[in-house]
Amino acid sequence: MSITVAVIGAAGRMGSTVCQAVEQAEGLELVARLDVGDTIDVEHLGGAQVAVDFTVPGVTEANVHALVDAGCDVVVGTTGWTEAAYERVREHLARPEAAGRSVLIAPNFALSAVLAMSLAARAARFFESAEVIELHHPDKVDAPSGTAVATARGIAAARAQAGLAPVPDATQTDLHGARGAVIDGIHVHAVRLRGLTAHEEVVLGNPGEQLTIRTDSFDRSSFMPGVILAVRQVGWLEGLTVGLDAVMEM
Ligand SMILES: NC(=O)C1=CN([C@@H]2O[C@H](COP(=O)(O)OP(=O)(O)OC[C@H]3O[C@@H](n4cnc5c(N)ncnc54)[C@H](O)[C@@H]3O)[C@@H](O)[C@H]2O)C=CC1
Ligand SMILES: O=C(O)C1=N[C@H](C(=O)O)C[C@H](O)C1
Repeated sequence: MSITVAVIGAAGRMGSTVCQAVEQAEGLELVARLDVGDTIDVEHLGGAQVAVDFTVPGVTEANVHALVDAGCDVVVGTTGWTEAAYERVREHLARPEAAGRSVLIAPNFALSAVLAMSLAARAARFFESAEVIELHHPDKVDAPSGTAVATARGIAAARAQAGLAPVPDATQTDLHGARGAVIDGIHVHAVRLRGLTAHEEVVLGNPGEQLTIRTDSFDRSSFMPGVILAVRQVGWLEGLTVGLDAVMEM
């Protein structure tokens, strides 16, 4: 029996690529393509068991709540999620009427990016300095990228667990924001450049040495194996899962 799938944000760059990938995947059946202006309810979801959301940060949380109410398990690639928003989804999934429903949210579905985040967190405790540089196409509406936020948080958590001091930085004046965003003490820099797709570099420094961890998505096809894996796995999960690593046996 096929898993029936709806795609929300189906007209977008990611959504349209996901529609193609679902149509080509064995054992999956695309039953609904929704985009802006379409109501998310049982009637418009065409009997979907799993819904995939690639929309915009401002609407994704509301979409997830509506999809759970409509009886779908949900896979989310859209960025912009906060701890408070995760908590609201956890609370929703804990209600009796949402019994059996599950949600998987991943800031990045590319294998190289998932590994880069994991390697950066593992390496973090061995280095005095760490910064994140993300580079994307100029049509991206949010900065820094969801991947960079997750990477910085992972590095910061590993440093805190190891009892490391704050990263060294003698900057006294930064009138133009040249030192970038600071996420849990880790500086994050965002580049927007025509020709790019999605890239990230984590630079870790010690006296006399540097480790660079880099991931490049040259094409949106890089995200598809992860999205399809998530669609196949989400029904086996419970509650809210954050990160594709949870279903990658890493
Ligand atoms: N997790 C991952 O691996 C990846 C995540 N992304 C994220 O996915 C999101 C989408 O990225 P793109 O496809 O490049 O953007 P896009 O702008 O090409 O597509 C967004 C689509 O969402 C639609 N939309 C807006 N509001 C909506 C609503 N209320 N209901 C239904 N559809 C609505 C738009 O009309 C548009 O078709 C972004 O947050 C991006 O950062 C992008 C690539 C990979
Ligand atoms: O908007 C994009 O393109 C991407 N968004 C995600 C993010 O913000 O991390 C994932 C990937 O970087 C591509």
